[in-house]
Amino acid sequence: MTHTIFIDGEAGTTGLEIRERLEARGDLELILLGDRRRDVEARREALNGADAVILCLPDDAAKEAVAMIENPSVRVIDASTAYRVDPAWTYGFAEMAPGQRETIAAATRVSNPGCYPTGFIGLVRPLVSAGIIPAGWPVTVNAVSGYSGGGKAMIAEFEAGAEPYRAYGLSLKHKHVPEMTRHTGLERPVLFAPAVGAYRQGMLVEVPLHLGALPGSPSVEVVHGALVEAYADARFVEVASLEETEVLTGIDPEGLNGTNSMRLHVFGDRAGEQVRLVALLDNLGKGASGAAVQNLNLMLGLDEGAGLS
Ligand SMILES: NC(=O)C1=CN([C@@H]2O[C@H](COP(=O)(O)OP(=O)(O)OC[C@H]3O[C@@H](n4cnc5c(N)ncnc54)[C@H](OP(=O)(O)O)[C@@H]3O)[C@@H](O)[C@H]2O)C=CC1
Ligand SMILES: CC(=O)N[C@@H](CCC(=O)OP(=O)(O)O)C(=O)O
Repeated sequence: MTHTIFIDGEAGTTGLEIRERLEARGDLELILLGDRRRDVEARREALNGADAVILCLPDDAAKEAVAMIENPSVRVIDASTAYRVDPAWTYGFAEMAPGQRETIAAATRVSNPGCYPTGFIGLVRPLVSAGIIPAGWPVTVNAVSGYSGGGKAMIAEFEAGAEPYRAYGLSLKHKHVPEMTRHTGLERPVLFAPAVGAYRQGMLVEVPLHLGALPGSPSVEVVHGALVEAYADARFVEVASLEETEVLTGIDPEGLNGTNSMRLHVFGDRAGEQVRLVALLDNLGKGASGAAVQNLNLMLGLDEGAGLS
C-alpha cells in the first residue's frame, strides 16, 4: 500500500533533507507543490489530501498549517518548536522512554524534537529516571552546532563569511529550554549555553556533572551503566563503551553526518569525581529530518528504520 506524504516547507533546509530521504523510497508517494508551495489554497488541499504531512516551517506558519487541516484522518508531524511542550501532542523521540515508540505509532499529532534537546534529553533523562540526578538538580548544557541549524538565513550568513565561532542564547531564554526541562523531568529550567561554528552540519551536546556533589556520589560506571540500560534495544542511539571513550582525545561534531544515529559518551576523570556527558549527532539527521522520517515510519506502521542509516 502506498502512502501519500506532503512536506510543507519542502524547499527549506529540513524539508529538503526529508524529501531526499523519502524520494529514494518506493513505498511512499510525495505531493510536491514546487513553485506553488506558498499558495495557500494549494497547501490547504495538500494538507487535507495526504495520509501524513510533515511541517518544516517557522513556528507561526506551522500553527497556521495545523489550523488549515480539517480532515481528521491526516497524521501530522511538526518539525518546529510550536507544539513540543503541548500536552495534546506526542513528543517524537522514540527512544526517550519505554512505550514512547508505541505512543508515537498511535498518535495523530507528533512534534519532532529539536536538535539540541535530542542530545540533552538523550543524555539526561535516563539519569533522572534512575534517580542519579535528582529532579531538582541545577543542570547546565553546553553545545555547538553547525550553521545549518539556523536554516536558510543562517546558512546564507555563514557562507557569505562570518566569525569562526559564535556563542549565543546569551539572554538565557533559548526556545529549546522548556522542551529540555519538560522531557527530562527536571524541575529547574536548564542552563543552556549554545554556540554555532563555521561548519555546515553536525553537533556536540555536553552536560558536565560533579559526581561528588550528587547524592550518593555515583561512580562513572554507574552513570554509564544507566545509559547503557536505557538504550539497550535502541537502533539509533548508541552508548560508547568506557574503554572506547577513554582513548579519545577529541570528538569531531561532523562524525555522524548523514545518519539518523546519535552516540553518547561518558568521559570520566581518574578520581571518578566528575563526568562530561557528550552526545554526538547530525542536527539535520537524528536532530531533525532523520527523526521525522523515523516518526513517519512508526506512524504508518512501517519498519522504523526504513530509508534511514
Ligand atoms: N535546521 C535545523 O537543524 C532544524 C530545524 N528545525 C525546525 O524546522 C523548521 C524549518 O526550519 P529550517 O528548515 O531550518 O528552515 P528554513 O529557513 O531552511 O526553511 C523554512 C521553510 O519554510 C517555508 N516557509 C517560511 N514561511 C512560510 C510561510 N509563511 N508559509 C509557507 N511556507 C513558509 C520556506 O519557504 P521558501 O522555500 O519559499 O522560502 C522554507 O521552505 C523550523 O521550525 C525549525 O525550527 C528543527 C530541527 C532542526
Ligand atoms: C545553530 C542554530 O541557530 N540553531 C537553532 C536551533 C536549531 C534547531 O534544531 O532548532 P529547532 O529544532 O527548534 O529548529 C537555534 O539555536 O535557534
